[in-house]
Parts: sequence; C-alpha cells; structure tokens
Amino acid sequence: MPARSPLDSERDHLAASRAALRAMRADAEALDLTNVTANWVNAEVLRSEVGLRIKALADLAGTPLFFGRLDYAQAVDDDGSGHRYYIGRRHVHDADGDPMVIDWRAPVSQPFYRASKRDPQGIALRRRFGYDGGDLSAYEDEHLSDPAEAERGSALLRREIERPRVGPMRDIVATIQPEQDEIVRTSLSGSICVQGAPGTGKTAVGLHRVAYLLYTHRERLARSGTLVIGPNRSFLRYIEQVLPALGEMEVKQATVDELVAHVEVRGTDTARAATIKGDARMAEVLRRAVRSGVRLPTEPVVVVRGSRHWRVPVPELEEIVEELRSRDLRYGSAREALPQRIAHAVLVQMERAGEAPDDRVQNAVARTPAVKSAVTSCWPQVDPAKLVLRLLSDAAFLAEQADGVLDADEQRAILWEKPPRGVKSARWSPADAVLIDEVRDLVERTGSLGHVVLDEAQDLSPMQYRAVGRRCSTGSVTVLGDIAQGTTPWATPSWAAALAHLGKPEASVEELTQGFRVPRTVIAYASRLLPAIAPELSEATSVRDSPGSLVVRPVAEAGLSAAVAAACAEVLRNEGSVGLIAADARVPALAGALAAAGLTHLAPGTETSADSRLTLVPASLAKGLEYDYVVLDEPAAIVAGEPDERTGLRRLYVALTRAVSGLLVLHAQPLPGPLREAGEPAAA
Ligand SMILES: Nc1ncnc2c1ncn2[C@@H]1O[C@H](COP(=O)(O)OP(=O)(O)OP(=O)(O)O)[C@@H](O)[C@H]1O
Repeated sequence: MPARSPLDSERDHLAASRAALRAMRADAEALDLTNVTANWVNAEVLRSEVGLRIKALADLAGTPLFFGRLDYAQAVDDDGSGHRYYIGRRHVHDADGDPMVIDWRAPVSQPFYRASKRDPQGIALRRRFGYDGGDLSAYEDEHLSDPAEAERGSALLRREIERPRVGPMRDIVATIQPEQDEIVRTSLSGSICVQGAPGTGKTAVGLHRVAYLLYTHRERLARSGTLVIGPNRSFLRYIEQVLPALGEMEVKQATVDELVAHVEVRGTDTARAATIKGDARMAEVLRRAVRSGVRLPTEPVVVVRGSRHWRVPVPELEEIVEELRSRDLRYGSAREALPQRIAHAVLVQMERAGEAPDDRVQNAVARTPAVKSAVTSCWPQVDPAKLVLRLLSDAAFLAEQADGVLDADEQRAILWEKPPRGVKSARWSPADAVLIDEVRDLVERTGSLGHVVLDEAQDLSPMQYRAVGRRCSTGSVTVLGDIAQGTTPWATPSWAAALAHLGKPEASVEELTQGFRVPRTVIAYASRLLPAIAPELSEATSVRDSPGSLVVRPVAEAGLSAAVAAACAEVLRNEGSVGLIAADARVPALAGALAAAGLTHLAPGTETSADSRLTLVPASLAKGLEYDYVVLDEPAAIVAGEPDERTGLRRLYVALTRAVSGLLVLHAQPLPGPLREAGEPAAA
C-alpha cells in the first residue's frame, strides 16, 4: 500500500470533522422540547434558539469547515494535550467533547492571523489549506520558528484575492491580514474609526469585528443588540450574507434613513437647506424649541381632598418648575416628575397639619385634575414631528429659537415655501426626519445598542452622526470610511469632527493602506484625482500581483451608448461580474442601448450569478460595491451630475475604484482635468 501523504491525513481529519458536525446537528435536532418548560413564551424562545443553532451547524457545501492549522511548539493545556488546532468558521467537537475544529475567533486561533517569523507567538507550524469547491486540494506551510526558512508571500492568499467575484460579498476569514485582525479583535469597550482607501477591506473588517464581538460577548450583546449601518439597501443586500456565513444570524442591518423613519419621507431639500438642517447647530435650535413651551405658573394649585383644600402658592410652583428646568433631564422625564413634585408639596402641608399620608396619597394627588391642568399649562406635551413642522413653517418661531445660532439667511433657507397643513401631508425630507429624531431624543432617551458598525461613514451630516451616536451611547462603535469618497455636500472634513458628533471623541483612528480589490494600474489612474479631492491622503497600494487592465477609449458623441453596450458585450467574454457604471442621468439611455444590443442587466444589489453577470449601476449607488470588470461611461457626465466639482471628482473616484480585474473607460466628452495625461489635449 502506498504511504499516505500529509494531504490524505488532512482529508481524513476533514471527513471526521464533517461527521462530527453532522452528529452535533443531529443532537440539536433530536432535542425534545415538549416538556422542558410549561411557559409558552419560554418554549417559543427556546425553540427559536435551537432552530438557530441547527441552522448555524449546517455543513455548507463549498464552505470549507477549516482553513488552517496551528501547531504550537509546546502543549497549551496542562494535560499536555491540544498543541495542534484546526482553525475554522465554527467550533466542532467529537463525541467526547474534544475539539476537532476551533472557532477562528477563539484566543488560541489568534496566532493564525498575527504570528510572524519575527514574533512566532509560540507557533512551530502554520498551515493554510486550499480548496476546490468543497475538496481539500492543497496546503502551504510556514515554520515560524525555523530561522533557515525564508519568508515568502502566500500563494493561497493571492488565489483568494484573485478569485472572480460573482455573487454576494464573501467572508475573508481564511485570509484576514495582521493589521486587519488588530481592528477585528479590538475590545468591545473600545470605539474605533478606520480610514482606508477603496478596497482596503473596511467593510470586511467591520463585519468580521461584529462576528468576533458576538463570539466574545455573546450574552451581553444578545441583550443589548448589534447593528450594521450602510449607505443604502443595495449595499446592505450585497453584504447581508457575510455574517450568516460566519454563523451569525441575528445582526440587524439598516440605513441611517431607516433608523430615523418616524415620518414618511417624500420630499427633498436643496443642498444648502440640507446642509444647514444637518449642521450640529440645529441641535441647539431644537433644544431651545423643545423647552420653549415651558411656562411659569400664574395661578396656585388647589387640591380638594374630602372637606379640605390644599393650596400650593405660585412662588412655590415657580421654584419647582425652575428647578426642573435647570436640571439636565429629558423633557419627558421632567414632565413626569412635575406632578409628583407638586403632590409632594401638598403632602408636606398635610404632614404639617398632623396627617400621615403615604405614597398612595401622593400618587392620588398627582393625578387630580388641578395638578394635571397645572402640568399641561406649565410643561406641555411635545409632539416631535409637530414641533419640527412648526419650526420649519413659522418664521417668527424659528427666529426666536435660532436667535444667535443661525443667521437670517440660513433661517430663510430652511423655511418651507408653502407650509404644509399637517404632519401627514408634509413632504418631509431625509434631513427633516433626522431633526424629528433629535427632538424625540430630547423628549425621551433613545435606547442604546451594545455595538454599532457604521460603514461609509464619511457621508453623514453632523446631525446624522448624532442620531447614530445616541444609538450606541452606552455601547461602542466601529466607524469605517474614506474621506476621499465623501460625496455629500456635508461630508465630514475630518474623523475627529465626525467622532465628536458621534459622542465618541476618545475613539482611536486606524488606517488601512493595503488594497485588496483594485489592480495596480487602475488604482494609480484613480489616484490622479486625490490631490483635488483629498490632498492629505496618500495613494492606496495594491497587494495584488496582477497589474490589471486599464483601457481608456474615446468615441464619437453620437455612438457613445451603443459603443458602451458593445464594450459590455466585449468584457462579458471574461469570467466574473461586470458593472456598467454611469452618471444617474445616463442610466435610462444605457438601459435602452443594452436592450438593443440584446444584453440583459441587473440592478445593483441584485445578486449576480453565472448566467446573469451584468449590472447597470447609477454612480450614486456604486459606493461599497465591486465587480470583476467595470465599464465606465462618460466620466465628465459623472462629474457634472454633482453640485460642485470636488464632489463630482469624488463620485468619479468611487466609480473608478470598483474594478477587481479591469477597467474600461469610454468617453465622448473630454476627460476631467486630473485624468488627462500631461500634454494630452482637452478634447477627445
Ligand atoms: N484579508 C483579505 N483577504 C482576502 N480578501 C480581502 C481581504 N481584505 C479585503 N478583501 C477583499 O477586498 C475587497 C474589498 O474589501 P471591502 O469592500 O471590505 O473594502 P472597503 O475598504 O470597504 O472598500 P470601499 O472603500 O470601496 O467601500 C472585497 O472583495 C474583500 O473581500
């Protein structure tokens, strides 16, 4: 019999681990929950938990159960066992409970990502596995404590990065890089902000961080909750399968607009109005507006109980209201405290008169019509949407609240031209919804989650940062973004400013510089825009060996759309996904041209598949997405689609950095200045 190769033994371990996983799943399925608890609610909760566990234990075809092995130089456990660990997506144990595969998030797995020749962290051997489909087909060894072995790049990592990108975003758990791992494993108490050029793995790192935190603080985060915030639904659909693939089914996802959707948004603002409404100074205007209804009492409160009248005189009532006003309480909490304070004043009088009233009497007094009516006139209820509606339609009211905060011109810019009749008929804009959310929080504290990941964070307004910040006020946040990709008029000028608005000024700012997506020639081309859009940032690198292909093709104006469709047909001959990115206004014409050329296409966020690989992407939705090949239509139109040149060039930078293997630019108009070669004519 021929000697068994190391690969054969590894395959044996894979087969045994899969059998163990099947047994674990069968155990979970066989659990009899009929008589575990008499309580119907508890039984349902238990059933759903077991259901989730069964799902998490599925042996996903094509997803390798383990991708690495660590041999510690010395035994880790006291009993001398456990110096070899297989690292995978989830923990698998055999019938005796001994580990067959260790979760990548466990502390013993950490050296798989961090150990190096310089710092072997007790590791003698690190082995990476390569798979073809579900079959273990290769391995790669590093003897970290062997000084004679030369350090070399990983072919398996290169293969992973070069793999065609059809389908939704994948996890990167087998190839997380050391600088990424440091961010992933930052402690739950620490808020962090990651600045990174396009394709440096910010989104991937943020998602893996959530998975890590859930593993490390499962119970705490199950109670408080976690949330991933992305720029739009198509982006969220693109990333939504990463966490389930890592066994995490329960992380919520939302856009900022969805977080604050207390009213129906049907309107839009001018860039100027939206910028003012998104300015942090609005928080002060709203704070004043909320409290503007508080009035000092003008009449005493007289409470009748039986034959007796108890009278709280005006000066005493004034004192109570003033005291509540001076305290840093939510408006609603103060409003709840007021009747109790007035009732307490009555109780003191009763005691002085020799009565012995208890808490029940105080509650009864607080509920009397006299006290209630005093509260209504001194501390009226605030309806957040109605208050914002009044602020944006009543010039005198706005002037009063914004005095010394917004100048007259700014006030005019945010006032509605035609005030709506009511909250329902108002054409609320996204910025208005954020104002309403701020007022809601001034009235009643917004609940905080345990951890929030905020992706594409550069685009938020200060008021939006505040809305996110209050949703993690007692938890922590991972902020991900790229200043150079800020395309809103209010995009943040710096991370320090953004973190201050989020209420996390102490968060550390890390930078990722290694690009995993964009090939070298393409990133160099896109980086020509950097001096104009973010001069303080340096050009991203590319860890990819392939230089990639870059073609810039001038075409005649009349034939542009047809030429673009033909270019799509041309690149579709390659393997992988194709994104046709164009100015939003060009999308209908291009859809027509694609149809005329007999090419079907998808909308962004729809999953690409082997049969359907072409997506038509309006430039405004390109952020965060990636395609193997990108056909870019008319750069000048993308720039012209934005209110100012810098925003236009930033939008173009986003569009230019979506390609994994190749970029084909077609233009009839002259290219925007920074993209022209020195000495190149402006006209095509
Ligand atoms: N360590 C890694 N191993 C393999 N692939 C990686 C790694 N890090 C990132 N990638 C891949 O690189 C691509 C870009 O990653 P990601 O989308 O997270 O970047 P980003 O910084 O969020 O980009 P953008 O700024 O464009 O939003 C993805 O396909 C991701 O899977």
